[in-house]
Amino acid sequence: MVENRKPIWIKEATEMVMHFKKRGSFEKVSLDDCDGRFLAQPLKADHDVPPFNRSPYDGFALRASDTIGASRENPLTFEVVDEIGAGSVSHYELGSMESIRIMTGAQIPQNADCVIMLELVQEKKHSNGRQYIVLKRPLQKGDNISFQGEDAKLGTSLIKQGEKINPGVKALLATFGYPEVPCVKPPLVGIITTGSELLRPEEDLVPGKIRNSNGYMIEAQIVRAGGLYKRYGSVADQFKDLLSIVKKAMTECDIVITTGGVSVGDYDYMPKVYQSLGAELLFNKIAMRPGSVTSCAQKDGKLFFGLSGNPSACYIGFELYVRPYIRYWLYSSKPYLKKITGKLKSDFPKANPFSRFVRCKLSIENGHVYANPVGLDKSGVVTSLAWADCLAVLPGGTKGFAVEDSVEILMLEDQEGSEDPWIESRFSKL
Ligand SMILES: Nc1nc2c(c(=O)[nH]1)N[C@H]1C(S)=C(S)[C@@H](COP(=O)(O)OP(=O)(O)OC[C@H]3O[C@@H](n4cnc5c(N)ncnc54)[C@H](O)[C@@H]3O)O[C@H]1N2
Ligand code: MOO
Ligand SMILES: [Mg+2]
Repeated sequence: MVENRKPIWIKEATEMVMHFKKRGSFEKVSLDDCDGRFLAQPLKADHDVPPFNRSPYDGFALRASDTIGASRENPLTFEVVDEIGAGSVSHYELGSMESIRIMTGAQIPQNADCVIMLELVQEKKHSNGRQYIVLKRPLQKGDNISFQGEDAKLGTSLIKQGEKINPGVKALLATFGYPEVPCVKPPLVGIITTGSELLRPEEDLVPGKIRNSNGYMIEAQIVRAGGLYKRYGSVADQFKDLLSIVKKAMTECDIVITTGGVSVGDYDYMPKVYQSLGAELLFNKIAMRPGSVTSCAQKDGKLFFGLSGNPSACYIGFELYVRPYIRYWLYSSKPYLKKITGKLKSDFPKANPFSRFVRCKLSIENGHVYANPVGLDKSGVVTSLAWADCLAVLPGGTKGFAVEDSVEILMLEDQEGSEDPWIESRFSKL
C-alpha cells in the first residue's frame, strides 16, 4: 500500500524549520575578500567623516569677514599667501585680505572660513612676483566648505550586524580602517543529487537519461543566500550508496540538502535514509505547489532538507525553507524572501487547493507592479527558472485568479529580505 501523506501548512513547515535556527560563529576576513559576506558586528563611526573641514572645490580659502562689500563695482583684492593640494596642510595663519590657493579635498586652513571657486576670481601676478586674486562678490562664513562630520558623526551607527557587504558597505569598512573585517562564518551546506537517470553536464544524452541541473542550481542558490557548499556528487537510486554519502555529508556539513527521491516511488529512498539515520522527520508533505514533497528531518539539531527532484519544486523548496535558515545563520534580521504587492499579468483560471508559487518576471507599467508568469507552470520545468525573478503567490482555495488581481510577490534576487515569511492568511481544511 502506498503511503498517504498528510500535508501541513506552509506556516507550520516554516516554523518547524526555524525552530532549529542557529547563528553562525565569527571569523576575520581580509577586506579584499569580504564582498558578499555578512557583517558579524554593527559598524559604528569611530571618527567623524570627513575627519576635518575640507574644500569641495579647487579655489581659494578666505575669511568671509574680509569679503564684505565686494561687488562688480567694488572688486576686492586678496594676496595669495600659500597653496595646498589634497593631503597637504597649510600652517599659515591668514591675515587681513589674504587667501590661500586650495584644491578639492584639502583641509581648510585654520582661520579660513569659506572658499571661492577658481572660475569666480580673477588671478593677477604682480611685477614683484606676488600673486593676487580679485573678488567681485561677498562670501558667507561656511560657503563652500565640507564640514567635519557632515557625512557621519563620531558614534553614529551606520550598518547593522548581519547586513550583506555590498560595494558601499565595503567603502565604509575601508573608511573606518578595517583591513580585516569581522564576518559571520557561513554554514557549509552539503549537496547530494539523487537519481539513476542523471548525467554530468559533459556527458552526451542517451535514452532515458537527463543531465543533472538541480545540483548546479542549488549550489547557485546557496551562494546567493550567503552559504558555502560542498558537492557530494550524484548518487544513483541505491539505498546503501545514498545512506553512506548522506552520513558522510552529515559529519562534514552544517546542513545537508538532497534533491530527488523523496516521494512515494519505488526508488525514492530518502524516507528510508532518514529512518536509518535515526533522524526525526519534521514533514514530508506541504500544502504548496510546486514543492509539495519538500521534506525535512533533523538529527541532533542538524537539518536534512529533502528537496524534490523536479527542478521548479526543488528551487522553490530551497527559497522558502533553506534560504531563511541560512540567512538567519548569517545574523539577518530579515531572513525571508522580500514580499511586495502587485498585479497578475495574466489569468490563472484553475483553482488550486494548495497555494501556488508561480514563476514570474517583474515589470512596472504605468506605475503599477506586475508579475508576468513565465514559461510552463509545471514542477518538472527548468526553463522558467532562468526567466523568473520573482514568485507570485496564489493562495490555495476554491477560486482561480484573473489578470489585474492583486497578488503578493516574493522577490528572488533581492538582498534585503522580509522579517516575516509568506504564510497562509486563511486556513481551510487540509
Ligand atoms: N504517486 C505519486 N507520484 C508522485 C507524487 C505523489 O504525490 N504521488 N508527487 C509528485 C510530485 S508533486 C513531485 S514534485 C515528484 C517528486 O519526486 P521526487 O522528489 O521523489 O524526485 P524524483 O522522483 O527523484 O525525480 C522527479 C523528477 O525530477 C527529475 N530530477 C531528479 N533529479 C534531478 C536533477 N538533479 N536535475 C534535473 N532533474 C532531476 C527526475 O528525472 C524526475 O523527472 O513526484 C511526483 N510523483
Ligand atoms: O512537489 Mo510537486 O512539485 O508539488 O509538483
Ligand atoms: Mg520520485
